[in-house]
Amino acid sequence: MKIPTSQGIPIVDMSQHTTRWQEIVRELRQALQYTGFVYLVNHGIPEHIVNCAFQQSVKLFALPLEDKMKFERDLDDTFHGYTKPGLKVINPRSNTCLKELRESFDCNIYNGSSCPYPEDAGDFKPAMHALVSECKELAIVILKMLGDALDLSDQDYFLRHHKCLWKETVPNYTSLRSLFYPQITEDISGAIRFDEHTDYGTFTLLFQDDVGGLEVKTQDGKWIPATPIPGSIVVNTGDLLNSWSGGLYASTFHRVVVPQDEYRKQKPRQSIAFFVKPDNDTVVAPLVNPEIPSKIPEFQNITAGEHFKQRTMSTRRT
Ligand SMILES: O=C(O)CCC(=O)C(=O)O
Ligand SMILES: [Fe+2]
Repeated sequence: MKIPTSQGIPIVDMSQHTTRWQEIVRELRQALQYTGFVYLVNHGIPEHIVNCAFQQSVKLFALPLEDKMKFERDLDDTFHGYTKPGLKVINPRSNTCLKELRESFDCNIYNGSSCPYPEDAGDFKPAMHALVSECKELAIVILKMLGDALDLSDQDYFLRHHKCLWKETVPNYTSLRSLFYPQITEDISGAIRFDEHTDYGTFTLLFQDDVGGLEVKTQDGKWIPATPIPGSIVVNTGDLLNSWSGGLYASTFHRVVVPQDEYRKQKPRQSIAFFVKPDNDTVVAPLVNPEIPSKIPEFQNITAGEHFKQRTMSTRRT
């Protein structure tokens, strides 16, 4: 089976997924196994809902810094809120520190409506929540497919550990993050838009604009561009799904670099990421290949909620 690719990253067509189920399951399995990244096209999320979330995000990030800082991300409890640009991040692998040229707003979806949003940002909150509803529906389909692809005897195993996707009151750190990368106007040595990392959870749905800069590390250590494909969603598997699948699904390093050419340096970049995470009380243990050691042994036998907290704090910005 030959799947079309864009510079090595597979493209999977989700149209008529109920009738083409097995074909798509096979393609997703192959794609996530080798690259850990895949573009989904014809995924069913209406374009106007995605565009609206992008447009309302522009309004939010245009607010004065002091207004946004009133909604600074709560790193003790909800992990909801605003992160200012220019903070330093610690790369736990290399123990190096880089300045990240991005700002972001994380929307907690657990009892989501109760978390605070800036009133002056117009319709940012309803626009993000409309996208959350769409992402939840797509995530349910993908979780079923990933379970099928692993041939699990309990086909709903993954679904049962992501109840937050249909029940808002189940404690879970699944979130929708809007990212804004300002235009580059000064010397940026020692800085990057988003330093290399893997995502922590089950998988991520990523919407990006047409500026580009997202890069993915291949198994042989090369960085390849995840060039924007209009209307597509980039899906990548996270560390917990890597463990759950006994290492089958790759959890791939990715980063966002500053574009080389002046024209694109002058443009801000936007993206929106829906991070699907298991319900907080889930203990993730390999379902297949239990003999293969987990890539993240230090987080074995702890719950998904604790895993997320520890990972977020270990890269805490200074
Ligand atoms: O902005 C992007 O394209 C990537 C964002 C990302 O990797 C993340 O938020 O984890
Ligand atoms: Fe990421």
